[in-house]
Amino acid sequence: MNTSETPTLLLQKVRPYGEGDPVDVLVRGGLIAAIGPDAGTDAPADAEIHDLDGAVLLPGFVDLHTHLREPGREDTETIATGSAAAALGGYTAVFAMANTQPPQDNQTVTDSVWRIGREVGLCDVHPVGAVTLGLKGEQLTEMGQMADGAAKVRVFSDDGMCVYDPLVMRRALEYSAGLGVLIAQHAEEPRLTKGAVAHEGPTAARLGLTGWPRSAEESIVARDAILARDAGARVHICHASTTGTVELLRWAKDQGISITAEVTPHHLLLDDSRLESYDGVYRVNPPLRETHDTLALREALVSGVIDCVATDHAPHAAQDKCCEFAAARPGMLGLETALPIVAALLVETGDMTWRDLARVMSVRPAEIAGLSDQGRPISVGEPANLAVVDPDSSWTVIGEDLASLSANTPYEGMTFAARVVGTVYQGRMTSRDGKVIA
Ligand SMILES: NC(=O)N[C@@H](CC(=O)O)C(=O)O
Ligand SMILES: [Zn+2]
Ligand SMILES: [Zn+2]
Repeated sequence: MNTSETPTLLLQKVRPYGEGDPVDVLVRGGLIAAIGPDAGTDAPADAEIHDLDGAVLLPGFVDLHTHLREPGREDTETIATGSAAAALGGYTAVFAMANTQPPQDNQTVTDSVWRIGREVGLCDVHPVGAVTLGLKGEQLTEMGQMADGAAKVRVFSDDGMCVYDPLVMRRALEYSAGLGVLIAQHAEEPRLTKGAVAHEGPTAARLGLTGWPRSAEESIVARDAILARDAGARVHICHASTTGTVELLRWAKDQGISITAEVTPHHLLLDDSRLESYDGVYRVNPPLRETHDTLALREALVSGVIDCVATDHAPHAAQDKCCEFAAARPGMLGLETALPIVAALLVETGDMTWRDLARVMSVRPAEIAGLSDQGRPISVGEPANLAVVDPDSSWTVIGEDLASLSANTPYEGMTFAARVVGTVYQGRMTSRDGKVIA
């Protein structure tokens, strides 16, 4: 980063972590230079001034689980449009999953995604490397080469597919422990989910949809916890969706196993009653579960049994969503709506403070991925990667207006109180009042 080109910003009247009286924050050379009522006195005459009217200031969000669809499906999202969605959502770093076409299973592809992300320049784009060639679950990739490349890949996942073979997963964990990288598992035992399109339960039975049992997820979570223990490796569970997964995570952490987990905003908010409409927008992997699962997931996030929120932002073309439920592609948009949902479910209810929200959306994901310049405290000398949140904006979601190239949001027409009104990435404003600043 060329700090001489970065402007000086003065963020006026912000409340770090939503605590105390509003203060001013001076950002210079990509770093936080001063915080306090007089922070602006040092500001040069050409400083960019933003009056933020008492908004909450948080560390910029870090998404461990994003699908950017480039290379291969640039009709549904590109690194540029996904980065724009990230900037609007308050994100300053995203991890781009490997299930692109071709997949990110070698250094040429991971370095190319990294380089394009840098050129776009709206947030850090960290390519996730595949665990197995072609995400087929058979042969391990050259994780070491991807880790040594320009992208310095530190997170590996076959997400979209499960590394289902226990021997392959065992070897992947052993290899990853030696390299000091992280394996993120899409926990789905494929023998239990053949043809599955919905959560296995009363709703799917009534609607005539093939069910995906909780055991398909939980059996892999339990297995991988034990494999990680014996390999002396870390393992991360993608999109935890069931009450049983929460119990297994609690058990594994109590044993001292190095296991971490994420939950998506949609699994926190929505349950399978949505499927009554047969609207393909609600099809997602793992499927929307039952009310008690959503409550267990919320509690686990509050208590720390689940470490963080990840969006699993999964753009899809209209023709792949607006069709018969069982034919719809699984996945939903997430980057631009994550903060409003987590705030509504956990901060506005009093279950979490804004500082707790910063922990689950920024601090913990940065730690899990080993990022040193993200998820940092809001204090002088720290890198200026920040999100500004208006807690009372009353924002209504309209899919067509989102920056994402796709519009498959399950929150169409919903109104949320909190909204991201500004994002600062490497000392530069990347979004302000719902507009991307290129
Ligand atoms: N979550 C989904 O339903 N879909 C994801 C893949 C995945 O995260 O498993 C996608 O790539 O579309
Ligand atoms: Zn997945
Ligand atoms: Zn995913």
